[in-house]
Amino acid sequence: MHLNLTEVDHPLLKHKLTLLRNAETTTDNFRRVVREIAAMMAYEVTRDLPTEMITVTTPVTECQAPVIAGKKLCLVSIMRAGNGMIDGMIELLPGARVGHIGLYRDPHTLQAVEYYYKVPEDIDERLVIVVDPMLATGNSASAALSRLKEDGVTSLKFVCLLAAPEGISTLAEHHPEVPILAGAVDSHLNDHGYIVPGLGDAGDRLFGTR
Ligand SMILES: O=P(O)(O)OC[C@H]1O[C@H](OP(=O)(O)OP(=O)(O)O)[C@H](O)[C@@H]1O
Ligand SMILES: O=c1cc[nH]c(=O)[nH]1
Ligand SMILES: [Mg+2]
Repeated sequence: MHLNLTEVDHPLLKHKLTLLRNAETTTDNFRRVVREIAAMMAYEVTRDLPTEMITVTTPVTECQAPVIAGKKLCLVSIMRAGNGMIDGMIELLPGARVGHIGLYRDPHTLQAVEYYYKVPEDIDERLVIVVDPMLATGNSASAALSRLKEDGVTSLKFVCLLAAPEGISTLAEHHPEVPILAGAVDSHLNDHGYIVPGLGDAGDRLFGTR
């Protein structure tokens, strides 16, 4: 297993993940809950950010108090489904820049095919948090991380709602230094590369396309 893997251990998040797994959950509820979980994951993924002390004047007195220090942030969504997580994360990280990588999974080869790429010019100076609800074979996440490294990015994290052991192994092989934060680690992939038990096709459920 990936040494850099953290599974979020929080009853509220697990409860909300169960709502997403339920095939009866409607598109509007699915979207809302993805956004809520994404905000919780923004909280978890920033847990180890460095801080520095500044002087602040309260209504009572002057004191030293911490603020976030270090590299500025950039969230990168793997479209389409990653877009469903961006709003929730931005609620907690309002100053973060946002990049987009368009990737779709070829249904036959399960390889990731890039169709869009737009990121901030100074992305190489930022801590980049790549978001996608699903880490299945890991081909999409691995391609996204490789593309960002080509642009000089050196600080990376990957956030997903559900991870399959196969995807975790792919990232361990190709990007062992990148920490993964997952809402849950599921059992395995089925013959079509879907996560079992999973939640189905995240993009289709978010956007109501099927
Ligand atoms: O780990 P992998 O095997 O690469 O699978 C995961 C990818 O599959 C889904 O996207 P999809 O290709 O369905 O595109 P979509 O978001 O446009 O629906 C999902 O959002 C991931 O990007
Ligand atoms: O289970 C899966 C696997 C890949 N992409 C999804 O949306 N769901
Ligand atoms: Mg999809």
